[in-house]
Amino acid sequence: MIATLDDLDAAGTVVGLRVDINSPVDADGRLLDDSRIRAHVGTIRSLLDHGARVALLAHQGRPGGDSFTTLEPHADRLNELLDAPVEYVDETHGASARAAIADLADGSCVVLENTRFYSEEYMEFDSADAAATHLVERLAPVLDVYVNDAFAAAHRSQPSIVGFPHDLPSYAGQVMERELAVLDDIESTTRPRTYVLGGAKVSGSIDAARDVLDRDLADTVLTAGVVGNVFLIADDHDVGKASTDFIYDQDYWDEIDRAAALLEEYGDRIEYPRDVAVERNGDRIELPVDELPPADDEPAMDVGTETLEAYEAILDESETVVLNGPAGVYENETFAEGTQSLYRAAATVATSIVGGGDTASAMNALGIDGFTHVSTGGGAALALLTGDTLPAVEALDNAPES
Ligand SMILES: Nc1ncnc2c1ncn2[C@@H]1O[C@H](COP(=O)(O)OP(=O)(O)OP(=O)(O)O)[C@@H](O)[C@H]1O
Ligand SMILES: O=C(O)[C@H](O)COP(=O)(O)O
Repeated sequence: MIATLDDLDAAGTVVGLRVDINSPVDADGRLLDDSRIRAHVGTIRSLLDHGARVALLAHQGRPGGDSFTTLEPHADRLNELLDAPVEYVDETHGASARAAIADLADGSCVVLENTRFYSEEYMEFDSADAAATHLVERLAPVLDVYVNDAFAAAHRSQPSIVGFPHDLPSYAGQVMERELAVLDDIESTTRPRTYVLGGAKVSGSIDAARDVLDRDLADTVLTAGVVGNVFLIADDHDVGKASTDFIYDQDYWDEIDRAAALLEEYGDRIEYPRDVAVERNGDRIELPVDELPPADDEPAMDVGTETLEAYEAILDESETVVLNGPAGVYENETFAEGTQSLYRAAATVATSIVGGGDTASAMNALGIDGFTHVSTGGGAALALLTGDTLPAVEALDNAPES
């Protein structure tokens, strides 16, 4: 049984609080979307209102990636959102980070620097080894307890996620608690249950399709986005040079074989696009699959009308839908149609669960709401919704009692 904030006497307690405020940023590191920051305000406010001293840990981006940057803008944004003092320190676990924690007054907060600026944080460990990393060894002694609210990173067994609960009494924050309450019980939702797998993270989606079909969690899997293109190729359709090169550049060739194996085993339960929308001289041109391939410079950027009609009919018959990833390049208005129609249809299903950072951004950008639950997590939500156990949850479960 995981302890929650209701079990914590926070007054005067030094809390290491892990959140997931990994956000889209522009080339100068400025925040483009603060939804994940806002999602954690309830947990932080509750701790501060109860007189806790909060040391906030979080990551931003991946080493080497475009959005791998400092958490200073996140701290500034939190300062605006919370009616309480929020400091920022440009270290993860060094002397100045520890001094800033020691200086905290009751009801105040310090944001430590991006945990992934420290190399061991981007590695996976079991809980005991994670507790022996420099980050945890240096920070745990200056903390009284650990709270994990970072549901969106709960599928990672990284030091700031699984290390602290090895040594410290640990609790789930409000976001973690809420997400687990909905997502950890997918089997209790009504059938027919449809999974819509779109977006560009093909390996994760193929893993998800394999899990939900093998575990008989899905009656139907609808594929779209780059995932749909991979299934088309797997069934010997030529989606054209531009889309094929894209898939090749991402090293997704193995995924085509895995998609083909899934089609062979579960072909009657997997749907892939019947038509695609390509870009021709800046216009949207829809091509049925028997008119493929498009010209070399025409990428398949969305699903077409025929596909949408077929998918909407399936959603119409569904009692539960789990949706992850957009149906096309929704950032470009011309190719947002598939995502828009599919999300609108999904929102009318009795139980509709949405996961994925990009999925949530797409919903906001396209002004679609009405879902039963919108998760803050992409990979983490998908892992739970496909029946996996999350390392963060396991670590909280095994944490020492206070
Ligand atoms: N046909 C397509 N060709 C190229 N890119 C596509 C296509 N369809 C969707 N995309 C891109 O996929 C991206 C989103 O996919 P992703 O898998 O990251 O979504 P997500 O699971 O919601 O996000 P996250 O993993 O960040 O939580 C978008 O940037 C979108 O433009
Ligand atoms: O954005 C996410 O899905 C989470 O913050 C986890 O990030 P990661 O996939 O880089 O570990």
